[in-house]
Amino acid sequence: MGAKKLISTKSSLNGTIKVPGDKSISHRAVMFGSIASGVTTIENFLPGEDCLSTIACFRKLGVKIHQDGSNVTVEGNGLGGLQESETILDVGNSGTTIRLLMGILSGRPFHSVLIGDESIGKRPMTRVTRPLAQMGAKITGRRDGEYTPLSISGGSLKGIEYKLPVASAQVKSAILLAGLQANGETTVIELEKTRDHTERMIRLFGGEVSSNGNAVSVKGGQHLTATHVNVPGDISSAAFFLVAGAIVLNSTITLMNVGLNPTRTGILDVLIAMGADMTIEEYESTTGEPAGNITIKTSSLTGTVLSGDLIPRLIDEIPIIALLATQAEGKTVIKDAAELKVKETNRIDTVVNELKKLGANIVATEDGMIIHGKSGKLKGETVSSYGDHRIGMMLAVAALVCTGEVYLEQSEAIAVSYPEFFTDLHSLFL
Ligand SMILES: O=C(O)C1=C[C@@H](OP(=O)(O)O)[C@@H](O)[C@H](O)C1
Ligand SMILES: C=C(OP(=O)(O)O)C(=O)O
Repeated sequence: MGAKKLISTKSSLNGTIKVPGDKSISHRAVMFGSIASGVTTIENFLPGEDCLSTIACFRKLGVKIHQDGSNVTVEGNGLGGLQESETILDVGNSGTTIRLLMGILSGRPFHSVLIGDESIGKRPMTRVTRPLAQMGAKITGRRDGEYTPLSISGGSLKGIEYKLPVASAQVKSAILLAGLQANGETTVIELEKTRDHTERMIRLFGGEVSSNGNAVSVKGGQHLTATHVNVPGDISSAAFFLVAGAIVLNSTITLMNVGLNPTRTGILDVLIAMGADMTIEEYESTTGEPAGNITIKTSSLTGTVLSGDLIPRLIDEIPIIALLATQAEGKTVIKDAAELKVKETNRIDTVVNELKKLGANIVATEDGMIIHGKSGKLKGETVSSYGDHRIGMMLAVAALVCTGEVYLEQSEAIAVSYPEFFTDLHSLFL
């Protein structure tokens, strides 16, 4: 596909958007529906490529799943209902799919082979395979189990206590999903709190999980029961419009039904710290996850520092926060974010390279980046998503404040988490 011409130099953005369902919660709803007993119904499921990869994998494992846009039904037969797949399980571009699926497969008494795309082939897997092997799963992979293709023979597991070496909800979730199938209790101790959608979903499906500070424990042998999941909108998708509303002159944007789980709302803290004009109306959550509507208006912004335990609460929003910082007065420092190097791309490099092409004053550091804001207008250029959905959407928002034409290569990557992104963006131009 050729480079896509983006809309640049917008004078205002106005309107209301109902952002699509949360990606992390959509993956988990399909997974829990697949290992619970009975028919689970999912409303506002995200039909993005990553979540469709999760559905495809569970279908291969013998689960009947019906998907029609954002409505999904999953006919679960308990963990024992999963069957060996005759073919390789392909997770596409999705880190969440492969890592959580490994946790489930670790306790299943059959053989599975997992692959993904080129990007998945570069993402570290021993962070998950090591604790799962400690619990009793047999896992092999390229380069001593670090990379795909991976093969897993699951079986009887024993509970462990495991201190996470990195702040990762995917690793925590994989261990908890294995722990549900293990003998005894499994405890995960986190360095910093990460998103807790797995813990909330265990409870929603009738299971038990306990938390004590940064330690999370589950007992093995639990029975999960099918339920209805109403997925809130994805704050990571809303983030692109929050920033667009804050930086494009004379704008007012309302985002409806945004997930407001406190383990995910770091971007709101940053917007407030930088001086955004934002109102948040939170309402009663339906299925164990808080949600609300957010209205944002253009305002003048100042630089800030992002570090420490704030980072896991906004890890996927750092590309768009970097753009926000280019439009603020003064310096923004992002540190303690080395995890960005092992996402769909090395997001320190891809953010810095592409924003520099547009004329931003931004430098990469070992564990983040430093941005000097307002040091001149951004200009037109041809840029690339490098196949990374979040980089693609960040650049499409950047184009709105660029003088001159911006062309985006590999724009199709955006469908990984937000297939209707351009339709929603263009609705704000009317
Ligand atoms: O658990 C999840 O759903 C996710 C956890 C995060 O990854 P890590 O666990 O690698 O930090 C995040 O970046 C990813 O988009 C989704
Ligand atoms: C890192 C991401 O997802 P995943 O790890 O599931 O590929 C993301 O969506 O930004």
